[in-house]
Amino acid sequence: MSEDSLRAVGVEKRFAGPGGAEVVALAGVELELDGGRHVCVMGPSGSGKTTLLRILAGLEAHDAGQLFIGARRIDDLPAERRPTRTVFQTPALFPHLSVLDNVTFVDRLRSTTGPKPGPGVARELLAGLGLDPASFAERSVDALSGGERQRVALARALYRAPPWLLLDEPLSALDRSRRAELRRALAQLRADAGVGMVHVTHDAADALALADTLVCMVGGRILASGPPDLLYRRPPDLETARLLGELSAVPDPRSRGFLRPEQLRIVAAAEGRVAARLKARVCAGPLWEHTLEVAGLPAPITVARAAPWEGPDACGLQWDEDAVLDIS
Ligand SMILES: Nc1ncnc2c1ncn2[C@@H]1O[C@H](COP(=O)(O)OP(=O)(O)OP(=O)(O)O)[C@@H](O)[C@H]1O
Repeated sequence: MSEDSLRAVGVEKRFAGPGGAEVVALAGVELELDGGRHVCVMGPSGSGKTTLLRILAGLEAHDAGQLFIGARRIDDLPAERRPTRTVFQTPALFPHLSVLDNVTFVDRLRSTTGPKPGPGVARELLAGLGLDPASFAERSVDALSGGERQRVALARALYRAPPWLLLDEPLSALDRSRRAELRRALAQLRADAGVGMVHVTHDAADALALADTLVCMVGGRILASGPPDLLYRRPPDLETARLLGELSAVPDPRSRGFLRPEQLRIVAAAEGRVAARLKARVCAGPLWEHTLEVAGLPAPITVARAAPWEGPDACGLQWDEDAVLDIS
């Protein structure tokens, strides 16, 4: 473990729920993350992602457990003294200051020591996040769109970045193309700055594109963690597999296991391992989703391919045996 590693040991959190019932938001969370990593935390709604982030940030008290960065215990430090900085879904900027003054705000704090990187670095960060400093630096943040405000908040977090940034759905308010653009910028800036990020997201595409470590949470627990492509291709269980993408049962009543929709191939009827019938197809962004029926199977099968199937509706399905996920 590096000196900036982030560790959570047995972290628990309960809230008072409706009617006096107790809600277990975190049930013994154990985490060990190397410094400088982009860690995406995914999970269904209510699985405890935001609670975990708020506890790491010091914005919420935990009921039990310990938090460390390197060898240093941080859970007894107030939020402003933790080596973390948080970016929320809706950025909180200083309303009457310019973009540049927001980014460099930390330099104004008396408690901040050490060299000041200065406006040049702030301008580079803005440029890296797609905000041309020539037209944005002196603007008031009140005159920015939601997406632009979010970029300013990210630039501010990256300016004099502490060892860990805590990001709560920072891309969720952006439209699709801005999101993809900001995803790339964030990946580049993180690589340049070497700062660690714990990034809560609902979006499997964000998580698979950005994370070098993916943490899957369910019911206040860590269900699985590891490299995202490995968790996607070889998930340890069905819950993790479903969290990261769609699954089809192997379309053969005599077999068991699951396949990702893009691992199934629609072929001519004579070439299929099983016969199938095309029922519908829709364009779902970069891939076309096809719905097929297979005799003897209770549910339709989904197949994703780059181009729509133009052959006859009566067709066949093929797949490679080593792509089958044997999980339950
Ligand atoms: N302040 C609170 N008071 C009572 N219950 C809370 C409070 N904050 C969170 N909870 C409950 O704790 C559980 C975990 O909530 P949390 O917001 O951490 O989940 P999440 O995974 O971030 O969800 P989402 O993806 O919907 O934001 C939920 O059952 C939630 O209702």
